Amino acid sequence: MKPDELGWSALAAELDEHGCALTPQLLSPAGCRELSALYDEPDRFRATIDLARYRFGSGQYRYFSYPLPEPVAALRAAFYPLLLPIARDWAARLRRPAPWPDDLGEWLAQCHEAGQTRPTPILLRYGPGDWNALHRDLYGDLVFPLQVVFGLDEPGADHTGGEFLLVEQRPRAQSRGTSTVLPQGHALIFTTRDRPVRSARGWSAAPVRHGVSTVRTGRRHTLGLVFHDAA
Ligand SMILES: O=C(O)CCC(=O)C(=O)O
Ligand SMILES: [Fe+2]
Repeated sequence: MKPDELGWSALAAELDEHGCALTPQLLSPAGCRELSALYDEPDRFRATIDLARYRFGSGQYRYFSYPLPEPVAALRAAFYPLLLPIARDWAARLRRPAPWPDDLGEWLAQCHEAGQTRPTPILLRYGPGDWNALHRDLYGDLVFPLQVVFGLDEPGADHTGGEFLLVEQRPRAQSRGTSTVLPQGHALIFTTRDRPVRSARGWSAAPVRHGVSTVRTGRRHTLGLVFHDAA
């Protein structure tokens, strides 16, 4: 299945109801293994982040360099136009500007002009004891409000633990947590910053953070796609 064959209105409805939406399988197990094997090719990356060093958790991830590997560039380009109507709809509900052009290349050119020039797609590798603290992937003033993470391993077989976590701050209420097991080759769509939720006065923005629970055994790899670049 390709991203443009997704039942898009169903995913949009799932995002509204649960704050995240899991796609059907988009990558084959072989395609997933090819992507996770890129982790061992340091020339593909502009930086390696040690999570413990920044107190972001434990483990490592790597930022791809431009030009992105073909499958990564293709997935980023395929998802942007699919997420765009949701981004615009959310902006309308929240009465915010929607600065995103139809074309990903044009949007990235706007990021680059604003000084956000560095690529943000990442490959993550977690071993036993590794985890990712709750965070938001904001890298400057220009923000595309949705992002995607691909599970590259088979949960239960390749690793245990390592659930994807979302915590949503609700207006004048306690926060809600959601954990998701990412099946191999599936993508989870979620918000980078906040999302519209119903409130007494119409819509308000609920801030959302994401992270990963501790991996207990084995290894877990994911591919993370953010659609704005970094300062
Ligand atoms: O490894 C994961 O499931 C989440 C990684 C992450 O923080 C991201 O994709 O932005
Ligand atoms: Fe993240």
